Amino acid sequence: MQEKIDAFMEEVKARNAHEPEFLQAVQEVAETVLPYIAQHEIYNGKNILLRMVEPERAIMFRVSWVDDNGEIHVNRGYRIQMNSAIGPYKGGLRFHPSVNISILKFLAFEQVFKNSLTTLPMGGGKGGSDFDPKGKSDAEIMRFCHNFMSELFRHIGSNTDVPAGDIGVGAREIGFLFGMYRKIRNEFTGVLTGKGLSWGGSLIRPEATGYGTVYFAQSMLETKGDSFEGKIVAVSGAGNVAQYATEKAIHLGAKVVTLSDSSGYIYDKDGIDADKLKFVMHLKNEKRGRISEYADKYPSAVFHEGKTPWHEKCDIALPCATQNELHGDDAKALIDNGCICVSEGANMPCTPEAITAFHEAEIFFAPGKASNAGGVATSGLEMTQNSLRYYWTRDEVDNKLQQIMKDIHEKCVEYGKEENGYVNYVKGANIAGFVKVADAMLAQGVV
Ligand SMILES: NC(=O)C1=CN([C@@H]2O[C@H](COP(=O)(O)OP(=O)(O)OC[C@H]3O[C@@H](n4cnc5c(N)ncnc54)[C@H](OP(=O)(O)O)[C@@H]3O)[C@@H](O)[C@H]2O)C=CC1
Ligand SMILES: O=C(O)CCC(=O)C(=O)O
Repeated sequence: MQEKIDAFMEEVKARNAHEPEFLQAVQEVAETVLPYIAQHEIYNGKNILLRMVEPERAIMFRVSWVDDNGEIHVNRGYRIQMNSAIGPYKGGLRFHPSVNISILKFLAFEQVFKNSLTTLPMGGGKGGSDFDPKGKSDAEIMRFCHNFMSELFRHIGSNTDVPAGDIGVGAREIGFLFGMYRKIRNEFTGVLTGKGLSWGGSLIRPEATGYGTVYFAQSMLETKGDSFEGKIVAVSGAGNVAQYATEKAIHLGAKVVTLSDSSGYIYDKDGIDADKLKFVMHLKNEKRGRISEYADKYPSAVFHEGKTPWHEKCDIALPCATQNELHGDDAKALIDNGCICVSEGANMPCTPEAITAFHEAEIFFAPGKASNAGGVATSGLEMTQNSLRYYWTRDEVDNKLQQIMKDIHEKCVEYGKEENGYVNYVKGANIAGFVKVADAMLAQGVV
């Protein structure tokens, strides 16, 4: 089997040289899905995975915009439309200087499996720009978003491709993007998710990715009769996902001791309570400041510059910042310090070496395509409400989210349980996500 996997990866590498993140994501899927294909006659000999690693469409465009001093800037915009076999392309937009084809293709590829796992009819896509929102005024952000949408609008639509937020794209950016789409198209549709509540948004969408990551961890812990109650939790990031993962972990009785951003992390020995979290939300979502300011305000906290939180003692780790932020040595430190559960809030935050270490230690490990699927699932619920021209209550959406996360957990157990009873959630998520998309592709023929 290993020879087949190596040959497959050689072919993918030849076509996608210089795309390390994309190759990393494909390798993980190939290792778990190709053996499954070999054992199942209906998928054999159809080159399904080879078809799935090729985007149906990749769009790249110029975004020119003018800053507050009248200077003209040029950025690159992208949309990767990866797979639409089970529904319109769906996935976020990322604005960050590191954005390139490799990063967006890995995100779009993972999105295909994630969206399939949600049980909702959504294909996979991802997009964004190398634009850096840090330090920009609201007016500059607006001009950039408007110019970005002045090209993207011709490639998306509520039945074609429905973007949402990701790193650097939150409620403010979605508002500006939606405004320009509505004006150019002269139509009010659910073409983006993560919208404001008064113009088509869904309750719980802002909370959904972070809450879902914790719900998934809760399901894993429940298999051993355990829970969040009294646990020490390390969270990375301080953005949308990290904030609401922290909020839900606190609700469930845990003590969250860390948060981070790209400049370092804070450790609060007394834990981050609801009031301190409110401070973080204001700091990050409105003031757009740095996490180090938390340690200036709260004497119980220390700021560690340029470091990640994984060498602190914790029971549960929730990486919620970005890809490849938790390495093999971090995983070993977590395991040595007694960590029993890692649930990815970010996309691919753990390196392959870290994942191998978690599997060897047989601790709970949930890959982002399963554990952070609550965000896109609730986007799917926002699309449903838009189609119905109706709004569900907070409890209605939260109950649906909780049920979806439980169902994803069950699917991962179904396909990921090893002979000794240990659940390999990576294998489970990859195979369960693959089966639904592959069946649709087979039914639709070679297109
Ligand atoms: N928003 C959503 O609904 C979903 C998000 N995700 C994933 O969750 C992760 C976080 O997204 P989200 O919270 O929305 O984004 P935000 O922009 O709200 O927050 C991102 C956080 O991660 C930090 N970060 C970003 N890049 C780096 C880096 N290179 N090194 C260290 N820290 C970094 C940021 O710090 P700084 O401000 O210093 O850059 C910030 O604290 C991403 O991997 C995203 O793909 C997954 C599913 C859905
Ligand atoms: O809500 C969405 O459509 C996108 C969420 C997303 O980008 C992700 O799941 O990584």
